[in-house]
Amino acid sequence: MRTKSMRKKKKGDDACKENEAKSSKVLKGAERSAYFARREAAKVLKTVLEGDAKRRALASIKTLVYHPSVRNKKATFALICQTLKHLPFINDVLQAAKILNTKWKRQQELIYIIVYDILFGQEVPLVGDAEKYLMRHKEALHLHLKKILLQKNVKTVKELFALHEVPDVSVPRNVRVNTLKLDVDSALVELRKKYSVQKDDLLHDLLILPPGTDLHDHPLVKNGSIFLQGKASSMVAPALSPEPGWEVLDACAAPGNKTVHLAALMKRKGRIIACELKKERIKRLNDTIKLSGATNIQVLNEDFLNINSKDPAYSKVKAILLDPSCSGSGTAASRLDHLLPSKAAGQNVDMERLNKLAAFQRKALQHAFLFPALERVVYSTCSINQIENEDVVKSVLPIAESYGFQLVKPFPGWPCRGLPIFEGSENLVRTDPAKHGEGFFIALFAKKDDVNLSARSNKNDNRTLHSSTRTRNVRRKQPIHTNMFKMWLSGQLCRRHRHMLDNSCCGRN
Ligand SMILES: C[S@@+](CC[C@H](N)C(=O)[O-])C[C@H]1O[C@@H](n2cnc3c(N)ncnc32)[C@H](O)[C@@H]1O
Repeated sequence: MRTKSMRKKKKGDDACKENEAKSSKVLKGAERSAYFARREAAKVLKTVLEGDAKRRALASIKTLVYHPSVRNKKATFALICQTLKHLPFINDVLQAAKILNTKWKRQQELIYIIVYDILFGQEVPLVGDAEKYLMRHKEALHLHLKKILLQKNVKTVKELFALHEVPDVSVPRNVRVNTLKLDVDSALVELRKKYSVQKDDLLHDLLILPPGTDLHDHPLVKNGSIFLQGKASSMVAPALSPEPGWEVLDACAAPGNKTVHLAALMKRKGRIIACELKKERIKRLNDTIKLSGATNIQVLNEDFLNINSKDPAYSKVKAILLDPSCSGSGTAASRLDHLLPSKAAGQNVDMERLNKLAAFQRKALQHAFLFPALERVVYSTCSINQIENEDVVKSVLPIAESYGFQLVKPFPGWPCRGLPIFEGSENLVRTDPAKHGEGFFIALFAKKDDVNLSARSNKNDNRTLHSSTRTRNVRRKQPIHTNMFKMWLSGQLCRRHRHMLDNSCCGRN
């Protein structure tokens, strides 16, 4: 049964919507698109802020904005990013000005967007109830912003931002050509009609476009001929290099970018089992597979840890790609997480969560070695935390060795390698978020007698792999997180280990 206050609220909301609808009818051209862009942005912002408040984001800002239902993607994206960037000041101003009653507080995301425009963005025309209301308080809003700047001892908001440096994520846009549908040269010709495009020098199927190139609506993306996949993420399947004809298990597969990359590298030959725990992510996995045109992928909605390695169904699995759930700290900047209120407030790393993730990652990696026909395993994360990367590999290494595996070195010419916490960590691959856009980690284990792998290493090609030396423990270190990383490298490395990183992009000053 509805209470009186609920009925009153509904009546108020309906009246509000009615007025908004009336206003929208009389709008024209630019006014109209700005009016709708603000409402579209407010809707996405609501999802972003609710997810952040619960620390359970449904998707990144980019993913939400690039959803097919959002019409004006570019304007919406810009408006959300700018509003989030200015949100602490917008909140301070609104609190100080005390102009929001319950009715307006119910539409707070729209209010944030309009206040952003009034204080920092474009001129707001007097259309829409919310716009009209806030424009009536324009002077008060500006006055309170001035007061806040004075309190912080700066003259402009720009000066204030300079005090809180935001990471620069303007790295090139990479696309991976899905060679199941299109060859790399044809993709190059097609994309060059509109953009400046280069081939990547490490990955044969990767193309490089200028930072900020928006390809979400490009026909080649829509028909699955190219995938919007960063370089670091595109290095994982080639690190495993499954042979065409093999049986491969992708242990934590959704949304399936690496699964379909494996399928392309295997040239439609062999079988891929794509295992995914979460039922709600299976549809996305199936969609990716369908879009890629791969026909040899079997989807399995299962907990990887529950897969019985002795089951005859898995007796021919030769390679496992293990890309488990992780903190995602390496992709936080590209996902624009630094704009979220919880991150902007500089809240501490959640060690309990990290420990839980690391425990699962260790268990999953150990489980991988139980498959009887296994020859190679790749373990990868999009985290930059030592606890999820080197620490996991180091703790599982004795077990891997007992099954006849060793760490090998994918992409020998790649300069950025693992943190030197054990001998052999130079075989690990890291990517640097500042340089490569994303911070990934890759470890490749292979059977000591992996003939194909040794044969390739002799070719001395950057794309090949070569065996490592025996590993042994060197030094126990505390987990290392983003900002501590550089400090740790410059301050604490003993000379010998510094030498190991001399040519490393991660080791540069
Ligand atoms: C980092 S994502 C994988 C990304 C994927 N490799 C790609 O490139 O598109 C990790 C996935 O593992 C799934 N997952 C987590 N625990 C799992 C488990 N025990 N068994 C299988 N899948 C699991 C998560 O639901 C999530 O979809």
